[in-house]
Amino acid sequence: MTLRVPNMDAYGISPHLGFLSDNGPLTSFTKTQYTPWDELIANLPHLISSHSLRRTVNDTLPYIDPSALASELEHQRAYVVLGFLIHAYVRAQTETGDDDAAGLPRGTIPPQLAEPFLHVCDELGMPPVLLYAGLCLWNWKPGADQGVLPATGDHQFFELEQLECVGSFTGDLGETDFNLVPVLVEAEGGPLVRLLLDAVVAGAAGGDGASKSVQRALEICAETIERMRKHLAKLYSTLDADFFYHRLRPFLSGGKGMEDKGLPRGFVFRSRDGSEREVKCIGGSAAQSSLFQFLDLVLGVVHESTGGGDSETLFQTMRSYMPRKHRDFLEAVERLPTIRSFVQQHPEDEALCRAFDDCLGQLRQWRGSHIAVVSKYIVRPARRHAGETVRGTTGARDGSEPAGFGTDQVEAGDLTGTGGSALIPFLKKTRDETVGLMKRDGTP
Ligand code: HEM
Repeated sequence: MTLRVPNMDAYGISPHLGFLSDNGPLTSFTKTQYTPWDELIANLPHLISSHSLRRTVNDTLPYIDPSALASELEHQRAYVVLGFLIHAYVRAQTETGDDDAAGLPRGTIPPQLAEPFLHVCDELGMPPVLLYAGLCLWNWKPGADQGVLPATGDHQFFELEQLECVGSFTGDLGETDFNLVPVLVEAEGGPLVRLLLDAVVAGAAGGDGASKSVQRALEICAETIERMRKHLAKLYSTLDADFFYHRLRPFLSGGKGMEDKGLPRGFVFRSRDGSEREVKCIGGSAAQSSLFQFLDLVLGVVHESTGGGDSETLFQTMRSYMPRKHRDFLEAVERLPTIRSFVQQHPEDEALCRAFDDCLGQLRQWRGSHIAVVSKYIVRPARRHAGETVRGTTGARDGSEPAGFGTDQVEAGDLTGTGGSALIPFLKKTRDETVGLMKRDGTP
């Protein structure tokens, strides 16, 4: 069988770090005309806390032509910097309840931020909102004195304490770790992309060594996912649940479902010629991670829940919130045979079947630990404010979206989905769909 295995390099995927770029994001713009953006992002927590962001943007930030941004890394940096500035600007507007000093109605983004952001989002193939790629994938750098990236491969990456973020709303260590723990998870899991694609190729080639190659890849994959899971607990020491729920999450909204929260038209991007573009998007969430979707696809994990919404699953919806290249890569992976199908063709090979089930068991455990994270940072703070609408990190959604991630009511301490499955039941279903070949009672 001839396989069309995607060339990772063409999709901007590193053999060592997966969906993170090998040399890390740019730490500043190389062209000096963009220095005002660098200065604003470096100062953002102060500008927000001193309530001077809007004034500074309106009075001092010039329009800077984005067409001199040439490389992909420059576009990615511009996306992070402008995305943080725009979300902070809109949040600052809604917080005060005032129309903007420059006469802009709430939710309206001035041209000097709006136009270049729309340009870079087009280049990257993303909706104009700050998403997982901007919060995490492209939002890290080695701290001062940490030097360059350690030699790649061999599980070497920076420790959490050695990393800093490019953009931050609050400057709080909890926010930093909220954005950086996913970076550790991505870096840990990065080598799995090459490893599992090679396993698919080995399986398709067949021959004497095929089963052993696939088995070994599955064993390494299981060990890797176990290490990925251990990173999750690093959130607990610095990220306070109430801080996350009440201070950080409001910045993450993409304008969807915010009609009653001061954004009747969502985000409104105004151009210099006065024209406007209204955007209502979900916000950033690690559910937009391409790594986890890759693992599901290549291992043959199928998620069926639409969460009670239309026919699209959450996972399909999240694809459109990924960078174009990563989305295209997943589409190419979708066309490959799965490792599950290879294992199913060899039911007599016990070691292979066990390796597959152990690997799926680790992914399932990862999802179990993640549910504990969501309970701590969303469900419990929401319950403490019973009656509030529970929204996933993606923010509110209207009825056209898969329900359950955004529209569950907290009533008397219970989470009751209004339109379908609730947040935690959805995540549990996702976990329970992560199964190997063995049935629950242990029989194949
Ligand atoms: C405070 C930390 C976190 C919170 C509050 C959180 C919250 C959520 C929520 C609410 C969802 C459901 C979809 C949505 O509405 O966005 C979700 C899904 C997801 N999250 Fe997280 N998350 C956190 C940390 C992480 C980390 C560190 C990762 C690792 C990269 C991660 C990976 C995922 C994935 C892959 C999904 C899709 C569901 C699945 O594949 O099981 N999350 N998260």
